[in-house]
Amino acid sequence: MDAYKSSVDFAEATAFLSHACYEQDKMALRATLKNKSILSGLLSRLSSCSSHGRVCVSPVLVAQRRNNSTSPKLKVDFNQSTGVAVMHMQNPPVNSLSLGFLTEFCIAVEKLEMDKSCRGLILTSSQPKVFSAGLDIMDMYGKKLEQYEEFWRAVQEMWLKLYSSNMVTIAAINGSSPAGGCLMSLSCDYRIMADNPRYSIGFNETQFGIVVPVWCKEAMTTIVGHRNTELTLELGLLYNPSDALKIGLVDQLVPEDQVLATATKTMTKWLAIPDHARRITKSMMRKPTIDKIMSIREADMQQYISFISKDSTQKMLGTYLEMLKKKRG
Ligand SMILES: CCCCC/C=C\CCCC/C=C/C(=O)SCCNC(=O)CCNC(=O)[C@H](O)C(C)(C)COP(=O)(O)OP(=O)(O)OC[C@H]1O[C@@H](n2cnc3c(N)ncnc32)[C@H](O)[C@@H]1OP(=O)(O)O
Repeated sequence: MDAYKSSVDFAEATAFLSHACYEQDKMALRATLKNKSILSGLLSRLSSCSSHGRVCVSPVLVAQRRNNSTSPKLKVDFNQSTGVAVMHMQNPPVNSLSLGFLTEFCIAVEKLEMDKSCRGLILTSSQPKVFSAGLDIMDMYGKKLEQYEEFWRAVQEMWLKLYSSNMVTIAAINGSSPAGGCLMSLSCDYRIMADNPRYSIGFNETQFGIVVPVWCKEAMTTIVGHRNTELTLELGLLYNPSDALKIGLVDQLVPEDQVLATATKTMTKWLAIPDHARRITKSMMRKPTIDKIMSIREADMQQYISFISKDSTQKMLGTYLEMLKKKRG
């Protein structure tokens, strides 16, 4: 119940925030994620804001590893006439899901969700060859406990926002999409991937000693079944596009230069279905998983913090990071 309440509060806060200016949005939401206890204060400050709806929060810029700039990590192109928004992820070099990215992502989805004229969302990447490299390992490595908590809350929120969206959501996967990147696309209604054998998608976590959260396992099972999920998660498998298609991890492969166009065409088909019927059906399909996750949200947080802060986990992450860097050098 508490977990549910905290999510409702979060939704209320982000709803208020959607009227505030962009950079201030991010700071306020970051603060909300950091410490839920400031939420009531934040809400009362918001309700006493000027008619411009500006949030009066002093600037606290949290430096990210290579993303200490305030340049947007997402570009959203919303076409009023079709009701479709295309969200381009642009967090170089590999669209890793850093705290900054996740915060921006949650605000952007919330804003689109509140705009009744927006009925469809296409998620794609502006980075060459990569859809998303998954969670930013730098946010899971060598940090303080409260930073792990803040990060994980943002991860949970991203998943919930996308998985429970009323919009039609299509992942236009125009590059590799390991781990958290795969989770992001699995949260969408439909997945179209570039047919390039150099790209991969799946969950490689166990290969470097970490474990996906239970809600990721649940969501994956509903899509590819128990056996494929078991094999993928235990062995930390990444699939090339044609193998991913075989197990149903993606729905369609198209030539690389047609990913976005196909997503747009597919969206038109989905949007031809009466909204209310589609939405109720989506909710009917996904609500049991969402309810289950909400009921264990705080336990999931504690499990994450305890797992990620273990010396042995940190050691493995350190080794993996070194390996990723050596690959280039
Ligand atoms: C029982 C309790 C359970 C509790 C839960 C516990 C744990 C929770 C885990 C949650 C589940 C999700 C986990 C994740 O998502 S972890 C991230 C996993 N992702 C990966 O392993 C992908 C790693 N990256 C790659 O494979 C490649 O980078 C690539 C995406 C295929 C792109 O290749 P390429 O274009 O060749 O780029 P580079 O490899 O050269 O990378 C460029 C620079 O980017 C850095 N990098 C890459 N990935 C990440 C990342 N995920 N986070 C941070 N940084 C990343 C890489 O080091 C290079 O940096 P450099 O320029 O400084 O050398």
